[in-house]
Amino acid sequence: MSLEVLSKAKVCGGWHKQYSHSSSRLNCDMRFAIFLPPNATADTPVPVLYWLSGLTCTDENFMQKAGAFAKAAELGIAIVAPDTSPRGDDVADDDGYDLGKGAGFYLNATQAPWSANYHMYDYIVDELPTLIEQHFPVTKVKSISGHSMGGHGALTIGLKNQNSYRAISAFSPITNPINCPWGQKAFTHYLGSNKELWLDYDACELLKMQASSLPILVDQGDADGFLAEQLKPENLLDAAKQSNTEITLRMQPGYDHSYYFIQSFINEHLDFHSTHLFS
Ligand SMILES: N[C@@H](CCC(=O)N[C@@H](CSC=O)C(=O)NCC(=O)O)C(=O)O
Repeated sequence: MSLEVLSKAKVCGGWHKQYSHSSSRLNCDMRFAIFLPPNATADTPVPVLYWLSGLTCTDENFMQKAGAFAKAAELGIAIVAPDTSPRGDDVADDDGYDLGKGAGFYLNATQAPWSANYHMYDYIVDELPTLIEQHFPVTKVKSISGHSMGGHGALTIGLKNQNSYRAISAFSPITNPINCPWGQKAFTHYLGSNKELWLDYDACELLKMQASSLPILVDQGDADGFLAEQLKPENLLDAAKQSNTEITLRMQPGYDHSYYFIQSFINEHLDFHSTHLFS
């Protein structure tokens, strides 16, 4: 599979690059960004942290706003930030910011018109890592993190693929999409009205059914305007108890839902991932 380089810039001794490629799973051209730390060479490949962004984001929000490069360079970790949905003129969309482009919810849609392109689950789990491992000096060792809708993606993809990742972390994740307006709207459109089929993409339901062998770190701001209606971290803790899974949930006083919050704690998440990526 070929890649087209869209931009490159040296940063913190490493490189930030953006690429486009044709995605067979999403049936469209896709963009992603990668940060390669200074020590990443063919002789010394490095592990990868996959970062999943939230509603309305592209590959750029995390890379431009999170302030992650200095720490990732120091630790020797590559970071890959995919887009949040399929893109292009032929891809179905909606007027709302919480459905369609920019709102792929990291699942495989089964309902028309979404099912033609919206297979972000398969893209993140299989297609993108295969591409990254073919083209860049990285190992197969990886972990996963994300924000809000991307926190939901990191939790559900990590929990469903525990042999593929070393650790999961999330900022302000949608923990229980089947019980919040964002998730209910998206799942109705993408998966249909049979709510049994929604359970497979809900972190709380997954945790009730199976314990996590992966360490999980969650940070949540207590001044986040989406906290009570959309995010519900207490539901994640209740579900984790049912399978005896330990989750570190840190309620951070005064922080909102923005990238200022992510920037404030990203170094601690990178240290957490480093511990498990290099163990
Ligand atoms: N436009 C919406 C909210 C959009 C928003 O807050 N998006 C967040 C993710 S929310 C959950 O997935 C985000 O990361 N935005 C991009 C950024 O760079 O901040 C509204 O107005 O309510």
